[in-house]
Amino acid sequence: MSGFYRLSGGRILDPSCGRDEVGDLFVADGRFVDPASLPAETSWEWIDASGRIVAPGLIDAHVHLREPGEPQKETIASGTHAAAAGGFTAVVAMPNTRPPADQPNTIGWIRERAREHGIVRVYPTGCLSEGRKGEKLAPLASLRAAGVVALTDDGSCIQDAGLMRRVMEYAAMLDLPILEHCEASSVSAGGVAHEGYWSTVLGLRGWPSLAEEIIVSRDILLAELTGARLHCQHLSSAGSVRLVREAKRRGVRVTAEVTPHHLALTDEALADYDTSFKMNPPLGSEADREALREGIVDGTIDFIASDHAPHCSFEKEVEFDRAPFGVVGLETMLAVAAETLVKTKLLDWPGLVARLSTIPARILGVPGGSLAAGAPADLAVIDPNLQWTVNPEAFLSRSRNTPFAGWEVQGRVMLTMVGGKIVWRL
Ligand SMILES: NC(=O)N[C@@H](CC(=O)O)C(=O)O
Ligand SMILES: [Zn+2]
Ligand SMILES: [Zn+2]
Repeated sequence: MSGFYRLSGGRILDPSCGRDEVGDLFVADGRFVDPASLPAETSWEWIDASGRIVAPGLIDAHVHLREPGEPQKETIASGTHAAAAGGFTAVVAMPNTRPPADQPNTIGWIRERAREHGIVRVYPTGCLSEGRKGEKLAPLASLRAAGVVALTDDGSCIQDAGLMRRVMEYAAMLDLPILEHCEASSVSAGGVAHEGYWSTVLGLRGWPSLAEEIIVSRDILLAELTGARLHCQHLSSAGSVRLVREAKRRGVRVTAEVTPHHLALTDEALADYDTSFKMNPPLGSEADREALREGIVDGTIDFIASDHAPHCSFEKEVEFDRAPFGVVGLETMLAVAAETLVKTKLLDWPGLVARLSTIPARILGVPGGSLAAGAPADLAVIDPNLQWTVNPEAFLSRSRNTPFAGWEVQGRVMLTMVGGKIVWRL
């Protein structure tokens, strides 16, 4: 078993019970413990946490690990190392792999691979439709039996409203959340940049916010009808925030996430045609960014997720129109979120930690998000003041496609522990 650690003098933040105090946190045999329950002669390995935040391990509910099938972009090993460096102790893996994770044996393979090569917890998701084609249901009950924590066709979404209704009925029965990539493909078709001022000025094919909003509103109606747990991924538009806010007020079971890049950037960043700013959904307008920040502050948007989407540089170093959509995020998420939400005083540290750990754990129904005695010792030690420059060459991820290269940021993960084992230390 792992050792006995005493993290001393840190600001202990546990949003699951509102704890925020300077003190010592104890870990023994892989779990958080109350030292009073152990013999007085127990010898602890001290970890100085003074001036730092001791938080429950961060949980990223939206990560592309690219295994099986595209190990040149990322593997379970490299992706979980990047996660650990970002303070994450658990990640939810998207099923748009090759082959897509639409069969129980693929889920089994991912879980085994994660046990062997993963250094943080990996929770697999399964496809909603066979091959992510949006035509036929995937074997949802068998996927659940194989251990998926949620269902999603991320990368695209089921266009057929009738099929989606059936999917929701099954998901409700199986009590699995649906993580929806909200995109009406007939509306986004051919688009590469948010339809607006910048797409016009730059001559890039527009992608209207409507593509997202149509599916958000359709799925809210279907969730209301079926009682399914709908979670809208990577929200990007002010209109979507309004739709989710109204639905929550009506009592619909809907939750949502936003990425650090949609909180930090706007489509103005496309002015140099740099494909590091090309992602799905595209960066929105200033008004969209404003609404997303309001949404994450008032709880309309429940949590932040990276949508870590690694791609090789040779794929990204092409004309804007031809580059794949997606940016990496695991190693910059905490700092970029702190820059956009804490430095701006929109949230305090407990508020941010809740949205990076406690809330995603609750919504996905996975362990973690708490420092309670007895729970597995998954934690992150954060230096909120450390200034650093984002250098993609230093990433542990296999890919470098970040929109934040060269950013001067504040806030860094100094140590990450999973089940009492130190998996990252700066
Ligand atoms: N977000 C992206 O731009 N790309 C993701 C797919 C997705 O999350 O929709 C990918 O798998 O590359
Ligand atoms: Zn998506
Ligand atoms: Zn994704």
